[in-house]
Amino acid sequence: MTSHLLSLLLTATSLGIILLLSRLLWSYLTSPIRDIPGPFLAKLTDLWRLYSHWAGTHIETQRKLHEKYGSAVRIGPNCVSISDPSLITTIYDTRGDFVKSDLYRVTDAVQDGQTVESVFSTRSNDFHSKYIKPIHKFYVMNSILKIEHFVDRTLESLCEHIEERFIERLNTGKLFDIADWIHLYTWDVMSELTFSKKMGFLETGGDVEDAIATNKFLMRYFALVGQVPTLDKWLAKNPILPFKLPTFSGAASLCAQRMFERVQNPALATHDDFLNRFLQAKVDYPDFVGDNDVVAYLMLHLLGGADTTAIILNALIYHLLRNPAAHSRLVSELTTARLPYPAPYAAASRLPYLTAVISEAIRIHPSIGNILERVVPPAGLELRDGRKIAPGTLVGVNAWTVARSKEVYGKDVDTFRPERWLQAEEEGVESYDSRVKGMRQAELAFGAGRRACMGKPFAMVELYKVVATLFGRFEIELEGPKTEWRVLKLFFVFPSGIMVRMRRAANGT
Ligand code: HEM
Repeated sequence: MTSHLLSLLLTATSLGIILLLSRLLWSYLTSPIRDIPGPFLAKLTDLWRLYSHWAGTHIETQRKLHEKYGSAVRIGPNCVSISDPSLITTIYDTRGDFVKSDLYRVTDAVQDGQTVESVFSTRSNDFHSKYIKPIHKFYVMNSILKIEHFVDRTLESLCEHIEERFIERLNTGKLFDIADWIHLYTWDVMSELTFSKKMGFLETGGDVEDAIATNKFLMRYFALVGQVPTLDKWLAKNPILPFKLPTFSGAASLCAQRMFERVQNPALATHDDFLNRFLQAKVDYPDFVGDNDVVAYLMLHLLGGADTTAIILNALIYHLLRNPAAHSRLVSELTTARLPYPAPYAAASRLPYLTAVISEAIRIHPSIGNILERVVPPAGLELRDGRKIAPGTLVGVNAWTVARSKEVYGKDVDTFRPERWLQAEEEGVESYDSRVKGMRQAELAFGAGRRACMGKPFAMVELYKVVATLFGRFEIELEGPKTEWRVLKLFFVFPSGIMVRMRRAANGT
């Protein structure tokens, strides 16, 4: 009896495997994108790219594949990675013809049994237009500059903590990982601007309420499960899963809790913070902005703004410290500028070398390491060489790939060289302008087109202020000239292990 059952089971399993393999082979042979080259396994199953994200090799793998196969590479049975910068404005156009793919569904939260989309995750242009309208005005530069003094407050606190813990008295010359402190700072800034309350990352000198650790987990989850989004239904969005994953819904609960506290006690707002602004959006647009939407706005703001800015800041610090010539050129520009500290954005953003350093950091180390996936619309996508990508195919560009385009940035794409953003001595104005225009057009670190980053003005304000303040006020040196950092490649590409010693600069006030 048992052996009969066993043989039945074996036959059923073998049949299942044969059916699965036949299905894979059939879709391989009949795929409308079968002429797009790529690794054999990638053409058969999305598990191939899931594995490369799991191993953290997706960025290098995609780069190497583009070197081998050209500007279009098949990285999944229905997914093509594009590295041609001239297609950025097509795939990420301002009309939103190429809608976001199901990858983004993974970041939807579930609140009271309901799926909550956000302006980041939605696949619908109508939803996006509708829900962005009530909040767009809060993210424009004029509005951000009105709250610059709150950034000052947290930046001042970062400097004080660094001085107390690593510079003054017994702590003089103490070695520390500046990446950790930048990370704590960006989380405190975002919590202060969002909830009028620093969550106390700098004060504690570590994570608070597991926010940073949870976001890292979410970025790993998003990077992996996003490659096979149906898995999300069986994992994070599975109500009967016997164990709890720290999901996007967990972050949503924290934001919901803060929102209800505020509704009960409006005096908790010490300034016109983002929670107040989002609650006002609910008053202004009562027909469609409800509590769940305020939570979605809050989540996006908090989860999208802290890690991303910390990543660029840390990449900038590391690369600058590894490049003594660029480092001393920046310090000398700051010394001459004699800015007050914390540095005001208006003055810092006028400094040409600082601007070049920031542009180069954004180029060499974009915060996001995945392709930004979109769905090819009914009209299809035509490549530069005339090949066509069929409607319904998932396509996308990885900011890391285009930022290393030799055609656009020159041969030394792997070198941190801020000078590439400045006019060379022998270069005429016209050719400089057209070179910079080309470099700007190939930038994808903040996304592009209709779904580009809304928080870019705020991120830029922070980048200018923090870099000018730290490098103007302190002397910073790496533990050793060849100190290597660590880089954790998830959906975000997190640097760590930037071991430095700091001193007050002779003229830093
Ligand atoms: C250096 C810092 C930052 C980087 C590199 C960055 C990058 C990005 C990218 C690449 C996207 C588009 C993603 C896609 O197409 O899939 C995006 C979207 C978004 N980001 Fe940022 N971001 C940064 C900072 C911020 C900040 C500080 C905020 C909030 C204050 C923010 C809010 C948003 C929002 C709301 C969206 C969704 C926009 C939409 O779909 O309409 N970001 N960001």
